[in-house]
Amino acid sequence: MPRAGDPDGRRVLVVTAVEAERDAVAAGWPAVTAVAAGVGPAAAAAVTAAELTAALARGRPYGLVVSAGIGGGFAPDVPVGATAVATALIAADLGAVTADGFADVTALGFGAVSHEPPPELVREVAALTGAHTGPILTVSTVTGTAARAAELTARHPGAVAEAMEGFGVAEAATRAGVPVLEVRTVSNAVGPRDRAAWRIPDALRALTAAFRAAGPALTAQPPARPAGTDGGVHDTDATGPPVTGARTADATPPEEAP
Ligand SMILES: O=C(O)c1cccc(C(=O)CC[C@H]2O[C@@H](n3cnc4c(=O)[nH]cnc43)[C@H](O)[C@@H]2O)c1
Repeated sequence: MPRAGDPDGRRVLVVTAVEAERDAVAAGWPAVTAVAAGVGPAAAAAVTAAELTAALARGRPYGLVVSAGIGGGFAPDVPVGATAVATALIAADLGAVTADGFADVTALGFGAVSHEPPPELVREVAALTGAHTGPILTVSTVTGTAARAAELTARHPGAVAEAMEGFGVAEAATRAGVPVLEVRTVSNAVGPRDRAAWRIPDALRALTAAFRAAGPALTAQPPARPAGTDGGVHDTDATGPPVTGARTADATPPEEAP
């Protein structure tokens, strides 16, 4: 089994919101480095960027970043307990409300609202986990009404889930030239707020199962690409102490890091 840092394996950073999610990921596939970054896209982006920069400075860059955790599923197609893998990580509420409705920041002329993972990796991970595939929406406010759920599905047909971190992780990964993936297991339906109905333990068990099933594909070294299309995996002679502001579950103990 490839371990984090193995020359034969791809180094994978998994970013979750809370420690329970981080531990569920690490229980499924300990060969990844899993960090709990906090809730929301800003915390997710800040911690992802810091981890990627620190790893690069240590000369042990990551080859893949995964945003993972529990999420809301778009019922009835994606029920509680299901797994979802993103074909696109979308900032669903980054924009402006206008007289003509919501305008995202791309429509306003300010950059991207979507990041796409490598399609072949999406297909492989979905096949291994039995996941639903489609856009996963990143929101700063959890959907709490049927009307809001309908608005989101009208704007994003085929959306499979919503959560609060994916786009933030993707912004940091993309700026570092590292491919990104999002894997969610469903704890609740997107719709009228009913916190008592969230099935968090079930979703966390599903998260462990998903990483147990998909782990080998995540940490396997992908086929070599032609020069100049290395996905941002840069080699460096720089060395230094491991740096992380986040709570980490890593197969490689810090004292073993170069
Ligand atoms: O209380 C616990 O034991 C516990 C364990 C694990 C996770 C939690 C969370 O509350 C995680 C918050 C996290 O969950 C995502 N999430 C889940 N459902 C939705 C949703 O319907 N809409 C948006 N986000 C959702 C989100 O990514 C949060 O960061 C608690």
